[in-house]
Amino acid sequence: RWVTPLSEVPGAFLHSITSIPMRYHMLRGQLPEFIQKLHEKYGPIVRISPQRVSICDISNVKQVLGSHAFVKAPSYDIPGILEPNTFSTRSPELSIERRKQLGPGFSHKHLNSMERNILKHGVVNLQQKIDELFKKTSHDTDAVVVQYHKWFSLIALDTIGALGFGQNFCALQNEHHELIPVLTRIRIFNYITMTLPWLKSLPRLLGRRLKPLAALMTFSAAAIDQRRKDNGHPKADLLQMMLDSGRNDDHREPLNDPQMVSETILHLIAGVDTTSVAMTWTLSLLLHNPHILHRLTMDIRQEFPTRIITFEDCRQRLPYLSAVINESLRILSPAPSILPRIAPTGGVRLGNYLLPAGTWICSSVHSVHMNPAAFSSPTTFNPDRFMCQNQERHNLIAFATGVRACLGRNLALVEMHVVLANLLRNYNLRFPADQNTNSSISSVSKMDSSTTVEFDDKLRGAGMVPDIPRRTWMTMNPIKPERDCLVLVSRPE
Ligand code: HEM
Repeated sequence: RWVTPLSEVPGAFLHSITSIPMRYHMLRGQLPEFIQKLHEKYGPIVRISPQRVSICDISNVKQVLGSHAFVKAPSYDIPGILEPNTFSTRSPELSIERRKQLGPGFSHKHLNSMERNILKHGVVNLQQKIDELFKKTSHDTDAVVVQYHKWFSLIALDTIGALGFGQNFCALQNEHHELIPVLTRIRIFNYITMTLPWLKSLPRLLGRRLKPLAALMTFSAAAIDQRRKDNGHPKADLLQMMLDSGRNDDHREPLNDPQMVSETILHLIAGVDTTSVAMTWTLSLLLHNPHILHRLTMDIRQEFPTRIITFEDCRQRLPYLSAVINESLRILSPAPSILPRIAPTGGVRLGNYLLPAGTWICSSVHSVHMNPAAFSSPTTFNPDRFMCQNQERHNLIAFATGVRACLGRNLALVEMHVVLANLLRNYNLRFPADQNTNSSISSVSKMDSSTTVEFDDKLRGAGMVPDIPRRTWMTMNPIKPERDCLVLVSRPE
């Protein structure tokens, strides 16, 4: 408590002698909120456990995340049955190599060739599904209620199924897929053992953790084998890109089978939950702020009255959609992680404090986004902040930043843009009349967004964040989506 240079860092006495409060809040799924309260009380650098500090000053965060000198913390280690992958590796050399091998697959150029698949699963199939529901309803009700959190998860799974495994998972069509419970179990076990690492030494628990992972490995190995057999018909997807890596380029090593298995599993774990929950929060924010939903819907319908909207369309002609998505990623970040990195040999000076070698330096995504020095009026949902060329847009770290920033960022953004643009263009969306949300919805929120309404000028541009109960276990999910994530879908007149 007293002899380490860390004793200079502000924070509660209790947190300097034990990590129990931090782990308790991690298990409750409230770590980002817990850390944010500490930053509000103690400032931009705060001690959160004997070994850990959290930072929320954007220049400090960019310094730490910007270089391989600060390696990932041991909490990223994955079970030995799986090869280290792009996300889990703590080795700078392996990270650089893997990003060279896989990075081109996530480039805009490669994503263009994969967009047909994204449009099929996120737009065409969704439209078919909603139209099927319309057919089943009686004629006097021209609207259907959809649990959008579930549907977005199914769409994200189908998309990764197509791009990462070359398969049609039909998850949206069947409203289920065998991988869903497997992925949930892996996510929860990973999170629990990350929070309480000593549990890893309990053989029974380890066995239960490894079983779903082993199932996923078999599934993934089978997909790779199948693609080799289909070799005559190479496809433009992530799986093919992995199989081709290093074939024609002397600067890149080819990936072996265990490495490919680990990377495909990573695509599922890193790509499904994050993207789907990002779409969930964006739609929740829109439904709770009908003046913003109205402005965005009108914008989309005026620009694209008929044909399917592609990502290039969005990039060129729908800047407000991008602003809404960015603001949603800021205010309700899907992965509000703490991105722990280790202070290098010799330590590092951040602000007024010298952090000795070995200190866990955590960059809190949520606290950076709530820092008034990085974003003005940070608790207000205000997409307009991303409509102008100011510094704020460079402070968004929902996909992290620096040398280990999210590799799938472009894919996630393409998916979010095309799904939301086409959904809002094709349908009117609003709260179901009888929805029993626990949120503080004002009468304004319940207005029908499909009609032209004169909005209070004070409300124009800015809005509020729905008070939907949520929990962060790796990703931030609504606790009761069956109650809080319902939308009434109808066809425009
Ligand atoms: C809205 C969706 C997404 C969000 C908010 C998100 C967020 C993040 C964040 C915050 C990190 C840094 C984590 C850390 O250092 O602890 C990360 C890393 C990563 N993400 Fe994403 N992600 C998203 C979608 C995806 C998708 C679709 C994929 C791939 C299919 C993906 C693949 C990765 C990989 C491979 C890394 C590790 C990069 C490295 O360490 O070099 N992500 N993501």
